[in-house]
Amino acid sequence: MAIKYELIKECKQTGARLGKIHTPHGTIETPIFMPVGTQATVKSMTPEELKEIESQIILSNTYHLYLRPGHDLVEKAGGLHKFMNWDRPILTDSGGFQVFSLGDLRKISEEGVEFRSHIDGSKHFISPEKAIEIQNSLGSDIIMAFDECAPYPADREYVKNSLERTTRWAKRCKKAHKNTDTQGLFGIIQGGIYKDMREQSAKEITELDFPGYAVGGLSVGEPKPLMYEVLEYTTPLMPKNKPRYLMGVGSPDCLIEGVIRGIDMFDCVLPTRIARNGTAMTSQGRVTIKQARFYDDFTPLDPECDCYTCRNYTKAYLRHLFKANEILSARLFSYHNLYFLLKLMKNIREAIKNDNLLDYRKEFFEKYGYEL
Ligand SMILES: CC1(C)O[C@H]2[C@@H](O1)[C@@]1(COC(C)(C)O1)O[C@@H]2CNc1nc2cc3nc(N)[nH]c(=O)c3cc2[nH]1
Repeated sequence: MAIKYELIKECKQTGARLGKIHTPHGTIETPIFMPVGTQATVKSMTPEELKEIESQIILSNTYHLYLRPGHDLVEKAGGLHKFMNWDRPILTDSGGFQVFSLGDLRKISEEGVEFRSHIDGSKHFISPEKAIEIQNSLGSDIIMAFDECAPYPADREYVKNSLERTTRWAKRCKKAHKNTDTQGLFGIIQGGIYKDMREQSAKEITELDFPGYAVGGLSVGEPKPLMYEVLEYTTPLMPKNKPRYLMGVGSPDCLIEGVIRGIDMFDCVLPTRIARNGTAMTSQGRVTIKQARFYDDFTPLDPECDCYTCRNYTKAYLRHLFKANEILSARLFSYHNLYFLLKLMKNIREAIKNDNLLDYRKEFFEKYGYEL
């Protein structure tokens, strides 16, 4: 079996869990944050730097790699691990979300989705079978079913039709998936913000018996309390002995709140995206370095952080790099932000172990400036 989940401990106070996911490229300790490497690179980071900050698994993307450089080339290179020189686990998203949020959407049918490339406007068609074929070529350890991520807001009728098509597509993905012994196919639960529809989608998708399940259709612009509410009634419907993955979530508060509600895996472009805008996640909240007040501030980005960036550079220098549009700026901010989130997940795992996750949340929120 490609993917095996080991439930280590259930938190006494919350829905949080400690676990291990065994994959052909190594074991992942959960709860975990997965850095996003959309085009076969976590932007500006080398694989060695990702290992230095203890990144256990990274994400890449079917839609992007299909369009460029083409999954055939990656297969010819010996697969994505070899192509990008990353020998630890990789998860690939199926392209469902990207087609809807990136491509110039042409039309969606029972067969699949026709769209125009965001790169050159060329016309393409991706079916559930095609999305699986591409991921089988890439050779990622965890692959995702081809689904429709309903937009927010969307009315009940749209969400119901969309989740039922997602179920039919999930069955087609399961049938098309070839490498079941080396690649684990995760199902994706949809249903928008409607409890009865989340229940229907969870039932239909978990009946298909995948090695892991994602909660899709969230982090699409809905208010955070609404996302937490959906998780509250959705994760209990997901098997305890399988990993639970919340797609597209990556701010510190959402990670903690998601773990408390039973989520094991997260991904988001946020840490690397805001890094390129000179914004850091720090123990005292966000720091946006372009502010004039940092001109002659010779203290580290985050006094409580022991990462390479914080040990070797000052805010004044980092502000200079950002203002001068230096490439090193993106690198040093990306390194710190990823380190910050991975360290947060390590602290969360520790707090679950010591049964004090709620105290940890309180302390973190007070310092970071979140309201409980
Ligand atoms: C950078 C940032 C914060 O990450 C968010 C947010 O912007 C942004 C960027 O476009 C909007 C929509 C406005 O939301 O979507 C980013 C991540 N949210 C997300 N990624 C997802 C990926 C998904 N993949 C699949 N296959 N199925 C899903 O249901 C799914 C849902 C997802 N939700």
